[in-house]
Amino acid sequence: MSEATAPKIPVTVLTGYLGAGKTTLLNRILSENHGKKYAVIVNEFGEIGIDNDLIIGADEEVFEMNNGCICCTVRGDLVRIMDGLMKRKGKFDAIIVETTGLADPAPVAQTFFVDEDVQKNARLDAVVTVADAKWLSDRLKDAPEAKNQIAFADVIVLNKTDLVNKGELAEVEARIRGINPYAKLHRTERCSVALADVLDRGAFDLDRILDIEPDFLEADDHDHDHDHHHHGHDHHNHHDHGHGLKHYHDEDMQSLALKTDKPLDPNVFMPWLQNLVQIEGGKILRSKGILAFHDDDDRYVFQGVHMMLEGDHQRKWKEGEPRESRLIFIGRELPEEAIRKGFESCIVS
Ligand SMILES: Nc1nc2c(ncn2[C@@H]2O[C@H](COP(=O)(O)OP(=O)(O)OP(=O)(O)O)[C@@H](O)[C@H]2O)c(=O)[nH]1
Repeated sequence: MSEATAPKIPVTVLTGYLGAGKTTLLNRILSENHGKKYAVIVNEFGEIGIDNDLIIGADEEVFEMNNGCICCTVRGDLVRIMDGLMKRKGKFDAIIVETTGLADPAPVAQTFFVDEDVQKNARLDAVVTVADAKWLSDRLKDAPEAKNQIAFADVIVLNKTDLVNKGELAEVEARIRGINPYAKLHRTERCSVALADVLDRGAFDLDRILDIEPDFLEADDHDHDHDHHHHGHDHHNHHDHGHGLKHYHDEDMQSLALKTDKPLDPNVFMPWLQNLVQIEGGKILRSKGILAFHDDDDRYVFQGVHMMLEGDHQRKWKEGEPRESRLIFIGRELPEEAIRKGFESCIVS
């Protein structure tokens, strides 16, 4: 499925609930002395775009999508804008899509999985979510979009840390980890984060995912974090169902991590995974995994957004590297037992 063609333009999807600090982060990126040229696509909710006027920097070109709800129109709109941008390829080093605070990042991410023309020229680099340390906990209770944005994130910028005390910060961080234990998290004031921490992450890059994040899928480490470093935070509603399923009682978003050191049968695994995301894709927001197949010297890596999957053989397993298969699913009401049983049936006995 991989193509050896000209380098694709990296696309960063910037999300976060209303007022979290997306524009602040965008301005920071654009005004830093990076010597790069970014194209910015802004999605506006409603008729009049004002964000455009708030974005500084003369060198950048800003494209607005004004057609209302991103969930309904994003693919067509985004594809059209991307097509236009690609005709001027070479002019941009990277593209940043700033979504409205009310947007679900899934349709944006899916555009890069499904549209062939877009796929040819651009690659989804990472979903970066700005979270408001002061208000996120409240929004997680009443706004499904806020939760989706956290669940989807590869990088979380936990912003406005100046507005909360230490205990509150630990609490909101624990809630984030309850939804998404895998994203890289940075605590910031005014989104002050190094560019390298948000751009060119390769989070969706099948070839790079592990080289950048060697502890990708090591959910257990985060758990330790919670247990040992965040003294004083309230654990009463935190459940760890062992073996990687995590969620809060008042939150329906979960993540499930699976692991085995026994080889998988590709002829059983692939149809199982396809079938699983076909049937449960509405509930599964994100999936990714590194797989060790029976009789196969290459690592196989896959990425999924809802029911869309892409995967490829990546590189040879290294000498002495444990041939482990690791998968994660992030979503709502995950059928945990069925997934576990299905996964186990793919193991070569
Ligand atoms: N106290 C405090 N205020 C911040 C911080 N970061 C951003 N703000 C302020 O929060 C407000 C919202 O920031 P924006 O960057 O516009 O947020 P946004 O996510 O783009 O907002 P929408 O476009 O409405 O979704 C602005 O007034 C910022 O100046 C921070 O770390 N601390």
